[in-house]
Amino acid sequence: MSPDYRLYLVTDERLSDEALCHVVTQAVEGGVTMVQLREKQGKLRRFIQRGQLLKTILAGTEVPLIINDRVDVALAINADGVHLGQSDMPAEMARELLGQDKLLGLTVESMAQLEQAQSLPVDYLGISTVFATPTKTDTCFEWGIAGLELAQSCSRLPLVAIGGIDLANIEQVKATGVAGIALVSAICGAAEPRLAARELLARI
Ligand SMILES: Cc1ncc(COP(=O)(O)OP(=O)(O)O)c(N)n1
Ligand SMILES: Cc1nc(C(=O)O)sc1CCOP(=O)(O)O
Ligand SMILES: [Mg+2]
Repeated sequence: MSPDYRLYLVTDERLSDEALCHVVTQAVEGGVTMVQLREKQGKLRRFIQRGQLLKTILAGTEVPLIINDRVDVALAINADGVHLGQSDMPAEMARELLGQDKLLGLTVESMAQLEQAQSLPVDYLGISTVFATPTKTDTCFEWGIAGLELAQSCSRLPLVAIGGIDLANIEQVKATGVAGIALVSAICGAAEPRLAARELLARI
């Protein structure tokens, strides 16, 4: 069965363990279809522990757990996949280590990268960044809606849009035809993540 990328939660590393579990539990109840654990600053041990916490929460659901950046962490906890950036491990190497059954995502930050990625052994592409966002400020290109439409028309791989997407613009993003929409603050920063996920899903 092909993965369901529709509403893709990327976690906020500023959340405590307790808050992380609360947000992910509620977001899954609200309908998120994929969860990525993103830990940029902390120690490796903590990354693994938080991955194990999320594995427990997601066990018995159909929602895959994706690990940001780190193939070793994904293998150590037997997560469902990895999301790589352009400066992380090359996709071919990651695929070799992960095998064919794990999901592999790759960020693309330009049309040239999007074209190069078409022949890589990846399952989906993260389109970075759709709109400028305070959640991640080291992005180098803003696709906007027109750029997303162009990317969509040039890609054989499913696209996941990310960056600055919320309740106000999610319908416009979805209308470009992308397979999925990834968000951090619209769910992690919501007073009620279950309700937020439900409302976002209803709009797409
Ligand atoms: C679904 C999705 N798309 C893009 C990204 C960004 O990944 P990357 O460029 O590696 O940046 P960091 O998230 O590692 O800061 C993503 N995480 N998820
Ligand atoms: C993790 C991440 N990657 C991005 C990219 O453009 O590559 S933007 C981003 C954070 C998205 O957060 P929010 O939904 O709060 O805007
Ligand atoms: Mg990365």
